[in-house]
Order: sequence, then C-alpha cells, then structure tokens
Amino acid sequence: MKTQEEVRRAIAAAETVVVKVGSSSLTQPSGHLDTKKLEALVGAVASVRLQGGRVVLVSSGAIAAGFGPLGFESRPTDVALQQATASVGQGLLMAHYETLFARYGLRVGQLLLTAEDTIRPQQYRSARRTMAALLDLGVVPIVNENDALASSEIRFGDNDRLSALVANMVCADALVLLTDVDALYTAPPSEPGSKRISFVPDVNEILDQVQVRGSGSKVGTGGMVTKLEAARMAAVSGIPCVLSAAKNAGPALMGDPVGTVFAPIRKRGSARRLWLKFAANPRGTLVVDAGAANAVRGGRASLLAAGVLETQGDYSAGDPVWIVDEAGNRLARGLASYDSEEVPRMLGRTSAQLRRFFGEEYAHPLVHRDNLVLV
Ligand SMILES: Nc1ncnc2c1ncn2[C@@H]1O[C@H](COP(=O)(O)OP(=O)(O)O)[C@@H](O)[C@H]1O
Ligand SMILES: N[C@@H](CCC(=O)OP(=O)(O)O)C(=O)O
Repeated sequence: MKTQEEVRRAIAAAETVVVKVGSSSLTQPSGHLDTKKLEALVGAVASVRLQGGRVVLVSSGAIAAGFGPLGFESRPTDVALQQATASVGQGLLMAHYETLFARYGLRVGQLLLTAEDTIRPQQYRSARRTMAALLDLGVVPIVNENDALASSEIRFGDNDRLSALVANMVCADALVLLTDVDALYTAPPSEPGSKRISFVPDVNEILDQVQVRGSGSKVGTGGMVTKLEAARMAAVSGIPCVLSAAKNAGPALMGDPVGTVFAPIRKRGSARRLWLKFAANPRGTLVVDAGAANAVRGGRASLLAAGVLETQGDYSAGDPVWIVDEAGNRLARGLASYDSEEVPRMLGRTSAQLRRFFGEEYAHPLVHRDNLVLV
C-alpha cells in the first residue's frame, strides 16, 4: 500500500472501521453539544453500517453534554467537577446517539474504557471480547474514556490515542479521525503560509517536518499532537488512517480525496505493546547492570532480578516502569511483575535463589519480555 489512492481505496473497502470524533466537532462555539453536528455524523456512520461495515464510534462530548444541564457557564476546570460533569453528560450523549441511530434501525452499545483496560491483560481481553460480540450482533459500539473514574495520573485525556488502541483491539482495517480542521497542515492553520498535506507515506518522517500544536478550541484536548500520535500508532499497527473535518465524514469514509491519509508502515502488532511504547506513563524505574542492559537491548530477553541494581518510585504489579542503565539512559518501558515494595529484597538474586528464599511466586522476571518494549 504505497500510493495515496491505494490507501484511500483500502479505507473505502474496510470491513471494520473505527471512527473517532472530537469534542470540537460535536459542539457549538459556546461549548454546548450541537445536535445538528451529531445528526450529520450519525448519518455518515450509519450508512457505512447499513452497507455491511462493522463500525466502532469513539466519541468525545460527555463533558460538553453535561456542563449546560448542570448550570455551569463553561466547562469546569476542577478535576472532580469535570468527572461529575462527564458522568451526567455521558448519559445525555448516549441518549442522543440512541435516538439518532434508531432512525436508521440501528442499536448502539456503550463502552467506557480507562487506560488501564488497555494494558491489564484480563481487562483488555474482556473489553476485546465485548467489542467483538457487539460487532457480531450488528450493534455500533460507542466508546469514550471512562472520565468519571479515570485517575489523573493514568488517563488519556484526549480520545485520539484511545481510538488507535481500539482500532488495534478490534483489528480494524481503517481508522478515521474526525476533527474541526479539514486536514493536517505544515503548521497550525491559523499561521500564515501553512500548507495542507493530503498524503503522509511515512508518519515517522513527517514528525520533524510539521509544526503541531495543542487544541485550537476551548473544548478539544489533545490538538494535532495526539492526533499524529494516533496516526502513528495506527501506521505501525498496519492500519491506514485518514484525518478529516467531521463535516466531510461521508467522503472520508468513502475514500474521496478529503483530509490527510496516512499509509500503514508495518504489519499489525499487539495493542498492549503499542500502549506501552506510545502512551504509558511510567510510575517507577528499574536501574540495570551492564549485562542486563545488553540483554534488554537485544530485544528478546526478560529482565531478571539478578541484573537489577535498584528500584525507584512507587508502583504496583502491572504498572509501567522505565528500564534504565547505570548512567540513567532509558532503554525500555515495561510492565512490572511485582509491587515496588517487594522488589528490593529480590535484587541481584538468581531465579533459583528467589525460589529457595521466597517461594515459587517470586521466581519470575521483574519484567517479562512480552511486557517490554525498547524505546
Ligand atoms: N499542524 C496542524 N495542522 C492542523 N491543525 C493543527 C495543527 N497544529 C495544531 N492544530 C490544531 O488542532 C486542532 C484540532 O485538535 P482538537 O481541538 O483537540 O480537536 P478534537 O476535539 O477533534 O480532538 C485544530 O483545530 C487546530 O487548531
Ligand atoms: N472524554 C472527554 C473528551 C476529551 C476530549 O475533549 O477529547 P478530544 O475531543 O479528543 O480532544 C469527554 O467525553 O468529554
């Protein structure tokens, strides 16, 4: 899939599509939900579904839908109030979607995910199974971050990266990012001289060539920065991606020449590793000796306690941690197998010693190679 036309054709032919729509495309200038915009979006998504496609909609808008009815003038900035607003707004948002999709005879199902659901194997498998069952039933799953519960340290905030992980989770054939700007530009579109880009053959190469900024609106969160990250996550997972204005959702889904398309650059990988590489926020650090550093750099070894010199930070089993060498150079990110307070007594010991001193449950690597990505 090398040319722009090939990538657009692949998007049009996609059997399973993830469509992400941002807050800025669902709201009026005041920040309140805009039902006309919702109507147009649902029309475009429903037509893909009615033609036999499997579609997941990743929709922002819970906070936008909630602050007006709660009597706030604008989006609250306090975290607890934001979470409460999202809790009220999410129900209202879903009520709109239910009514609008019902006009096309379609059912919707709600899935609220936290960042943790995309890493912890059990939660990940459960989310994937539910999503697959919904799609098999012909339902349109509507996904949002579980804002009411997401903790501030480990939340996405934007839905861009979440949508790329969902695309991976459902083995999507295309990712469609809908926003309030018609394409990726060489610089924020408000800057004189910025030019529209319609095709990105290798998203890794474009990162140094464009100037991207955070959100241009009061309601959007991640801006173009997180959209490019999402496009990159899709590209390295082998998923073609198009970024376009929400008002061009129909043409973008049909492969017409709107927005910016990103070619896939690699075969599909695991979503958990993708999250670790791009989105995980490490909670601690494991400092390793030269031998372990070499083994980790080699890319196929687990990190054994025998090669770890020090543990820093406060983390639980399953949390992301940095793996650094003695000079502090970051080698990899991985998921810790043990809570941070269990680690000091394990350091420097071989698996046989750990088994003998502490029992079988302490004889595992501190980071298993399946849970480790090089940076
Ligand atoms: N290089 C760029 N090209 C296009 N848009 C950009 C660029 N850099 C920053 N932006 C801004 O990103 C905004 C879209 O992000 P955001 O407001 O978070 O939308 P959403 O709510 O859809 O996630 C655009 O309105 C634009 O102002
Ligand atoms: N999860 C939040 C949306 C966060 C947000 O604004 O994301 P984005 O539209 O991707 O910038 C909500 O539903 O209000």
